Amino acid sequence: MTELPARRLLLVHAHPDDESINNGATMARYAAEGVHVTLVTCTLGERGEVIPAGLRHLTGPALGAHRRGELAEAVRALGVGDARLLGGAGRYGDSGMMGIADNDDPGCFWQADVDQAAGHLADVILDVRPQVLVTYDDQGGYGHPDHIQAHRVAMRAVDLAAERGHRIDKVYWNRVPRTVVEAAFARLEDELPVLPFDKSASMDDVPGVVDDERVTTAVDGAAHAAAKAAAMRAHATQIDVAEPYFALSNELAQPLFTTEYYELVRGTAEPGESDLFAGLDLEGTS
Ligand SMILES: CC(=O)N[C@H]1[C@@H](O[C@@H]2[C@H](O)[C@H](O)[C@@H](O)[C@H](O)[C@H]2O)O[C@H](CO)[C@@H](O)[C@@H]1O
Ligand SMILES: [Zn+2]
Repeated sequence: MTELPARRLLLVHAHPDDESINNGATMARYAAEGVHVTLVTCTLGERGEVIPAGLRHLTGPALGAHRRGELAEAVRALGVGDARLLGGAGRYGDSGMMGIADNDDPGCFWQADVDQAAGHLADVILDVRPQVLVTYDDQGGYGHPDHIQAHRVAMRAVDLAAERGHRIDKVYWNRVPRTVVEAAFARLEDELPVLPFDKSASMDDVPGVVDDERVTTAVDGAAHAAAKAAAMRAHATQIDVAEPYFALSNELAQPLFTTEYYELVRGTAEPGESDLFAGLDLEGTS
């Protein structure tokens, strides 16, 4: 069995593209520092919209296969070598946006048995033995069923893994401080006339916005801005990038953050920490 690096980070995401949007700079930074970064993606995003006209023929399984390729290109851009699909490729289907009939598809992630799905994730946790896990808050950041389910499965898997012999030291949820979003949208409004986007999103479109005091950790990934942008561009069916902004298929411009923010929800945060591994005794961890 190959010896894993001392620091090991696990990120749990719903669709191909979420990892780059939420944590691209963090993943690139830690990968560059020699941290073992493991990404688990829960669905292939086969119910997503497609931006480029030349790719709009891709739907269902064909879109899922294409987005799997986009994901592979994105994690290469981030320098991440361990990217896995929860339960294996295609095990859990994309559930579609909240409230549509697709949510009732028995094969979609929203209909999954949480304990069973968490069992698959706990297998990964026991394999990699991460000290840190990152996922969404209980609203999935913005209320998408697959994001909410990814949160539920991740938090359940933390407990299952502890029962099976590996306790994760720190669990974080993706966050953005309210004052940071307000300032970023003020700049965006000023710059919109010269951007390749007609309209800006609203703050409500940004996942995980909370009052500043709930944010425990700010990871400065400015040195990895290019890697994050390249990873987001790799998801060409889902994202248009015009740094320091991007838009999803709704064509609404929003800020592309290179400092990425987190709220520690399990474990102990160092005051004003800027490192997800802050405060951990990593000597001899395995
Ligand atoms: C970022 C993210 O989670 N994207 C999801 C989301 O995609 C959105 C959806 O298609 C919506 O209808 C569009 O207006 C919006 O622009 C898209 O980002 O939901 C998809 C379907 O579940 C999912 O495949 C995609 O990854
Ligand atoms: Zn998503």
